[in-house]
Amino acid sequence: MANQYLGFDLSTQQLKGIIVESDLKLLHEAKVDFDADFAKYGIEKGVLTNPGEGEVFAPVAMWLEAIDLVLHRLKEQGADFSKIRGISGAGMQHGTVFWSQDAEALLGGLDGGKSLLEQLAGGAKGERKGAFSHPFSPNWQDASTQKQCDKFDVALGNPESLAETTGSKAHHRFSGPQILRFHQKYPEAYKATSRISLVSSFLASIFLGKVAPIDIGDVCGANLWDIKKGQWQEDLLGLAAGDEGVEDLKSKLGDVPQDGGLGFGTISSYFVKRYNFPSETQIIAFTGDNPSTILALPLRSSDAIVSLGTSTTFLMSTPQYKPDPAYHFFNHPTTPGLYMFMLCYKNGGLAREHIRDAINKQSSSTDPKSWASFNEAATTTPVLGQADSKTDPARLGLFFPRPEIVPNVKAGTWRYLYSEKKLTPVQADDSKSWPVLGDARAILESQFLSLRLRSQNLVEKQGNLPAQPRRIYLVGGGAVNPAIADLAGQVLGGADGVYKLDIGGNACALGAAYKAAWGTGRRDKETFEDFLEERWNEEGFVKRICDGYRKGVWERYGDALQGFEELEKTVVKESGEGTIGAESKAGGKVDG
Ligand SMILES: Nc1ncnc2c1ncn2[C@@H]1O[C@H](COP(=O)(O)OP(=O)(O)O)[C@@H](O)[C@H]1O
Ligand SMILES: O=C(CO)[C@@H](O)[C@H](O)COP(=O)(O)O
Repeated sequence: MANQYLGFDLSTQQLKGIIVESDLKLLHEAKVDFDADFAKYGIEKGVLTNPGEGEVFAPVAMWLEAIDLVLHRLKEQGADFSKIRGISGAGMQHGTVFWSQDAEALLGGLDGGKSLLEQLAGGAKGERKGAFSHPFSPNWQDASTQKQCDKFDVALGNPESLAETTGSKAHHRFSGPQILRFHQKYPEAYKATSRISLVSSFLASIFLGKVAPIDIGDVCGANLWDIKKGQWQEDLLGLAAGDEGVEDLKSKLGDVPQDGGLGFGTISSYFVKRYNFPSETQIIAFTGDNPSTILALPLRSSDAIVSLGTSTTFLMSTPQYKPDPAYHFFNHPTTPGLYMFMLCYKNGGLAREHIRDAINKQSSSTDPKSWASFNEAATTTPVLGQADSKTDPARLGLFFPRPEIVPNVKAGTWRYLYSEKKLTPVQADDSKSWPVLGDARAILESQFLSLRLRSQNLVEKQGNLPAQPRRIYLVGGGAVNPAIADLAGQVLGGADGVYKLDIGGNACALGAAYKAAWGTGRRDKETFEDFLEERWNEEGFVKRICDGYRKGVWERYGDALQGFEELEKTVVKESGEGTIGAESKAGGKVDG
């Protein structure tokens, strides 16, 4: 009987589960879509918001329901859980889950005849004890922690030293500033918290039947972990812990094992009874969604992944540790000595949808969610919106329907004409200088120029071609869109082309399933890279979608980078405080 492995991805809008065989071929996949399946929680795009305070959060009870539902859906598709040998998973990064004093007892005593929701969520009126000291998990889109970030940024001297130590300067969504705010806003709930999990270790805990350790890759998204020393940074813990003390917070967070392939133990009897998993199924460390995504592909030097989900993230695996306040470094989720380089934008998929919807409205498209008009506009508009590159100004824009991380500005839309090194703003109603259709290409150019600007020092020369990515791999919901792929290649290059995964499934959940297979079955000292290489089937697993580097076009985007950088500086300056790539109290001039 062939062994099978299960991987999960608990992301902003969905919970996905997939099963692979030992040869890593995909067997089954199922998903729960939070908005479609759980409208009763009042969520939109997977989250609840409190705009007055910049809060974005998700109900933990909804995730409990989603776990039972996704397993049910996998079973409906014919999945046979009795073949599963190992489980791992990924959670959207930075979110925290606060466990109550009863959590361990409730997790350890689950009855396979009842749902997770019934047994762990607690009664709405407190009539039943629950496993959580707070019903919500702050989401990565949260922007409520500027005051706390200001404290973190100076805790080790300045943002540069915080980035040097923890891999990132302070960010609104990072767990350290979030824990500090939680502590200040809900002191009683903080006291009543026995353990704090990240979204990834929360999901692992459910499957393990006890609170699981935080993962060595995902822990770097907290501004609390000293990457070089491989331990909690006590000054930062002290800041987040306040008068409750460092030791108390340390015990809430728990120890972090250095081995990303570690088996935490066998599966909770709940899943054995309810779903027929073998009782010896191993639970392998769950990591963040981005660290998990880089495990879905055998990345080589200068390869880049662009993840087009709710967020846009740009990921590379590198032996170089070159932290800077403008971006993030994390421990690699499986391999000591390697790091994950990351850029993360809040305005990814939803910002593109915004423009798609405006274009569809104007063209009275029959299907308001169709990408056809957006794609046509993006691919028929000339490079940088210049019909004649010698006489026409370049059209450069920033499109942020939500407050952005890179650069740190409040929500807004900015459109500028750029010529002879000068930027001239375009008014919102000036459709002559900037037609609505021009936004389709402009948003894609803008998103990819931002990635190119910040990653140019990490890529190497490719043969006779200038320094650029070797391959661009597109993953996430937007990866199916050919116009987005085309623009990614035009702006970013990619000597070997633009690729996407061709095995169905979702890269992040696949990475988790691969990690489950490696962690469960690895031979002595077998690295994840060797394990993947041995099973990798280039023809069967990835597909080349289009050219990357195009001579002449790539160079024109290179020339536009200076204008794009100026545009960002102008917007950040207009918006108040803050530096490029950093958090600020900025208030943006909203043109659109
Ligand atoms: N054909 C398409 N073209 C462009 N974007 C798409 C397409 N299909 C889905 N998407 C985008 O994918 C996003 C969801 O991606 P996904 O990776 O599943 O999200 P997450 O993991 O963040 O929940 C949606 O916000 C949507 O904008
Ligand atoms: O905050 C980050 C990374 O720092 C985000 O990438 C989240 O991890 C959520 O990702 P998606 O839901 O878009 O997959």
